[in-house]
Amino acid sequence: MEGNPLFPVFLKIDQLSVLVVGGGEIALEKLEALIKNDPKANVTLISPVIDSEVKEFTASYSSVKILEKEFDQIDYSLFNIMIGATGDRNINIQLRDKAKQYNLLVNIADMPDLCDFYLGSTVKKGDLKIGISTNGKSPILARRMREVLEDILPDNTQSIIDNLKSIRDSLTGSFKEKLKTLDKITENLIK
Ligand SMILES: C[C@@]1(CC(=O)O)c2cc3[nH]c(cc4nc(cc5[nH]c(cc(n2)[C@H]1CCC(=O)O)[C@@](C)(CC(=O)O)[C@@H]5CCC(=O)O)C(CC(=O)O)=C4CCC(=O)O)c(CCC(=O)O)c3CC(=O)O
Ligand SMILES: NC(=O)C1=CN([C@@H]2O[C@H](COP(=O)(O)OP(=O)(O)OC[C@H]3O[C@@H](n4cnc5c(N)ncnc54)[C@H](O)[C@@H]3O)[C@@H](O)[C@H]2O)C=CC1
Repeated sequence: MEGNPLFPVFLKIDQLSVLVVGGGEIALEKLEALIKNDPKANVTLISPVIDSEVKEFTASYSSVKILEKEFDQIDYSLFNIMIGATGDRNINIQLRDKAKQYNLLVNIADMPDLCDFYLGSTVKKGDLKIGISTNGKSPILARRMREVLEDILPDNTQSIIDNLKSIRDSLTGSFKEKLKTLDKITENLIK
């Protein structure tokens, strides 16, 4: 197949359990990405050494737990998703094996060959969220695309969504009839 075969989804990470392994700069970046999307993200971070920046950041989020332990001193059946950020290929391979053993989806920072999924760049304006992926080929392009989209999306995006939601809630009739009305209303919305 031509192009990017990755299947995009938007996860409810307050209802899922995410394990972050590692306590350095990259672990902090991944943690920030999770929390930026959902301050109630259900995250456990494990590492024998945890940077003070990580501790300070996590202190304000009650749904984030930190454990000063080795990666193998925890029950993996408690988690749905794992993000590895140890920087050690040997440990990362063991992490991937653990993830497979316990059926967790796994992302290992900067090691695409060990990942089940990649993190993307995300643009957020209120309830609108756009995920960007380059199929792992150029993260910097994903970042640049995010910057462009952040600039061009109108500031009133949320009020447009709110209006459309109240119209949607007020519609009656069949699925087809509702779709026809919404199609008509939004025909010239983005031009
Ligand atoms: C495969 C993937 C796996 C994953 O980590 O999930 C991956 C892998 C790697 N990234 C590397 C480097 C950089 N990554 C960034 C930035 C981001 N990287 C992200 C995702 C992904 N990175 C996944 C694919 C996403 C896709 O499909 O496009 C973003 C989108 C999301 C996020 O990380 O949260 C975030 C932008 C967020 C934003 O700002 O919007 C920058 C730029 C910067 O930091 O400003 C650089 C330096 C410039 C460059 O190299 O391009 C390296 C080489 C490391 C080395 O050389 O040591 C690898 C390893 C390799 O490619 O082999
Ligand atoms: N720092 C950066 O800006 C960038 C880093 N990278 C790569 O990302 C990886 C991670 O980078 P950093 O976070 O900066 O490294 P780091 O060395 O600060 O963090 C690694 C973390 O893994 C933890 N760790 C080690 N053994 C462990 C174990 N057995 N169980 C649990 N945790 C364990 C350590 O305690 C430490 O907190 C490295 O491969 C690095 O080359 C890639 C691009 C940029």
